[in-house]
Amino acid sequence: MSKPRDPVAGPDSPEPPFPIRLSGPVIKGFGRGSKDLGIPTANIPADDLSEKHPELTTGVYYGVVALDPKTYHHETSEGSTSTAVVLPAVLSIGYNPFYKNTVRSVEIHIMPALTEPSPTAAGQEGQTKFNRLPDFYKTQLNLLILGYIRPEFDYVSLEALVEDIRVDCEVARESLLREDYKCYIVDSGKTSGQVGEDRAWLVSFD
Ligand SMILES: Cc1cc2nc3c(=O)[nH]c(=O)nc-3n(C[C@H](O)[C@H](O)[C@H](O)COP(=O)(O)O)c2cc1C
Ligand SMILES: Nc1ncnc2c1ncn2[C@@H]1O[C@H](COP(=O)(O)OP(=O)(O)O)[C@@H](O)[C@H]1O
Ligand SMILES: [Mg+2]
Repeated sequence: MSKPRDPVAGPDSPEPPFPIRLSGPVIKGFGRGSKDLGIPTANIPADDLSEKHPELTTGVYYGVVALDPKTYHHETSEGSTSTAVVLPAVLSIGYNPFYKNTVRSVEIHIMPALTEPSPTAAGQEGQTKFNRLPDFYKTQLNLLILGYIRPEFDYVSLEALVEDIRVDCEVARESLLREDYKCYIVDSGKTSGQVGEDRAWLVSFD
């Protein structure tokens, strides 16, 4: 048996190089996320990553995302909103060793709001149902990467890969629930300071 994983990853406040800003239009991937794994991942171009963020090693990270409200209308209990909603996310940057990709990809799985129950919590009956939104291909996506979770691995089976990604979702959620991370998701109305600046960038679209 492999040993249980830590419930949180990284320090109690983001430390350099985080937060890292990435953005791009949502593009087509290999079509495996939903079909093979039942885990949709929004892929964005990885082209300028090595130039802009050479320090960013391949691996699994957590962060926060916003989608351009001009093309993506997020449904909330109050109806559709015209300002971007900030949501927690877990992402992989790399070559997906399980699939032996030859090009690096950036793939983001968007999770439900932290105020909602987690679909990936341990001990749920049956197969894990990962979060699914209506498709938003071509929509501009802004991402703030806030912390590192683990390296990418190869796996003996698809089930083992899915189970590790389920745990990644829980680790990301617990990590983001800490005060100095939650402030990127929950709008405190604060506009000054670095957090305010990063948050303002996150929800701004041309
Ligand atoms: C949080 C997270 C962790 C992942 N970890 C790994 C990993 O360790 N090894 C791997 O081969 N792929 C990993 N993946 C990538 C999946 O294999 C990938 O999402 C899948 O191939 C879908 O690709 P597609 O978007 O091109 O369809 C991870 C994906 C996510 C969202
Ligand atoms: N929770 C979610 N996180 C990320 N993408 C999602 C989510 N729910 C739906 N999607 C949609 O699913 C697409 C990704 O599905 P996936 O099977 O990984 O296809 P692809 O291989 O084209 O990336 C995203 O581009 C997006 O439009
Ligand atoms: Mg994908």
